Formats: sequence, structure tokens, C-alpha cells
Amino acid sequence: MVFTYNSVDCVDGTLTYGGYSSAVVVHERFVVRFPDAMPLDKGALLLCAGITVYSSPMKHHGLNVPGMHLGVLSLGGLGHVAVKFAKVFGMKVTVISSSPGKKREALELLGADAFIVSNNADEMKAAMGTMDGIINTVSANVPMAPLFELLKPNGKMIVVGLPNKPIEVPAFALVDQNKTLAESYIGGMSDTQEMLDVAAKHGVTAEIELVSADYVNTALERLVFVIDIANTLHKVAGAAAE
Ligand SMILES: NC(=O)C1=CN([C@@H]2O[C@H](COP(=O)(O)OP(=O)(O)OC[C@H]3O[C@@H](n4cnc5c(N)ncnc54)[C@H](OP(=O)(O)O)[C@@H]3O)[C@@H](O)[C@H]2O)C=CC1
Ligand SMILES: O=C/C=C/c1ccc(O)c(O)c1
Repeated sequence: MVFTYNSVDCVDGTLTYGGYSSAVVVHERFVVRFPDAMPLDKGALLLCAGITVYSSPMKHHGLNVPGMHLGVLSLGGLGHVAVKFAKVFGMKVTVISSSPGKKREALELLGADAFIVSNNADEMKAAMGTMDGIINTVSANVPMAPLFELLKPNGKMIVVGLPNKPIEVPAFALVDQNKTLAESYIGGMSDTQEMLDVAAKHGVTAEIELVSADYVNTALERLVFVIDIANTLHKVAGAAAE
């Protein structure tokens, strides 16, 4: 398999540069038509986040039914697009987030119906047994059992987040009320085209910040600033020692 980025090209042995290439040759089966109504910048992220949440979790696992209550775990790139599609499908959406500061974005910008902070025991308890499905987009290892408690009997959780350690799920979280756990990876070409067309029709785009190419290094520095892991760990260790 030749990956889009940093992979060895099977024809000429050079490295692949993905979107940084000046030109690419692609078999027609692997090309999608970008709808005229879809802006290139705000639509680009849909080719990853959009298809990942639309294809398997929503379409193939049936988490796209009007009136259904959907939980969206984590409000990042994937999560915010899941909220937008779910609202287009007429679903009730609850965002489950570790970041209390994202409540306003979830409710006012994205149109979610409710917002739960995942480490707020009262909020989690109040939502127990209310959700038909959860699209799990969290990129870290988080406790899974409390999330399954949010599901109704026969409810399903579709995991698309990729934490770097194995996901641990107690068997009883599933067997007790016949719940389902599934995982999925991005999506196929026909679903990608369908997703783009649905998004264009309903005005679903990703929230992005557009920067010029010569700003890339600054953008990465800003990311390093935002994810200041060293100091965060230092603070956590300090707090634990107090
Ligand atoms: N299956 C697939 O096909 C694909 C999988 N992915 C994977 O999906 C995941 C999400 O991608 P994306 O949305 O772009 O990533 P983002 O970084 O934009 O969002 C991840 C979210 O996870 C939550 N989170 C991060 N760290 C922690 C933590 N320590 N504890 C609790 N919550 C945390 C945060 O949400 P909040 O603040 O709301 O809690 C964060 O916004 C990644 O693992 C990515 O690799 C991506 C594309 C395709
Ligand atoms: O183009 C889509 C991106 C896919 C993708 C797959 C896996 C992963 O960890 C990502 O962060 C993105």
C-alpha cells in the first residue's frame, strides 16, 4: 500500500508528498467530485473528518435516524463535524467532552442540544440510559464503562478515535444490556462522494483557520504552545504532591 504522505512511490521510488505535491496522477476510481457549493478550504477537512463519522458510524451503523439521541464523545476535528451531520439528520445530539470551555461552541456554534462534561459525575448520571448511540472520537485512553452507561439497552458505540494504547472495555459494560461496540476506519470512495454531496446540500463545512503556507512553522509553534504537555505534567505532578 502506498500512503499519501511519506510513503515510497511504487512507480519511481520517490517519497510521496500528499497535498504538498505540485502534481499527482490518480486513477479515476480514487477521485471525488467537489461540489460547486462546497468551499475548498472549509470542505477539505471533510475528506477525513467528514467521511470518518459519516460513513461507518452514521450510515452503516444506522446512527443517522431523525429523532435518535446521539452522543458525540470529544469535540475536536471529527467530533464537531459529527455534530453538524447529526443535526442535518434531525437527531438529538449530546456532546460529551472533557473540556467545560467547549460548551458554548457545542451549543451555540454547532447546534448541539446538550453538553456533558465527562468527569462531572452528576451530569453523567443524569444522562444515563438516554442515548441510542455514541460516536467515540476521543484520541486518548479514557474510562469506557461510564460511557456505556449513557447508552440505552441495545445501544451502540462506534469508535473512530485512535488512542495509542489498547482500549479496555469491561465485558459487563456490553453484555448487561446487549450493547454493541464497533470500530471503523475512514470510508470508501462512493461514501466519500455521497458525504460531500450531502454536506454541500446542507451547508455542512468544517470550522477551520486558514493560514498561508509560509505561516506553517508559526502554526506548528502555536500548536506546541496550545499543547504544552511538559508544563501540564509538571503542574499535575505538583498538584498531586500537595
Ligand atoms: N478511524 C479513523 O478512520 C480516523 C481516526 N482518527 C483519529 O480520531 C481521533 C480524533 O481525531 P481529531 O478529531 O482530528 O482529533 P482532535 O485532536 O481534533 O480531537 C480529539 C479530542 O479528543 C479529546 N481529548 C484529547 N485528549 C484527551 C484526554 N487526554 N482526555 C480526554 N479527552 C481528550 C479532546 O476533546 P474534548 O476536549 O472535547 O474532550 C480533543 O479535542 C484521533 O485519535 C485520530 O487519530 C482520525 C481520522 C480518521
Ligand atoms: O485522510 C484521512 C485521514 C485519515 C487518518 C487516519 C488515521 C489517523 O490517525 C488520522 O489522524 C487520520
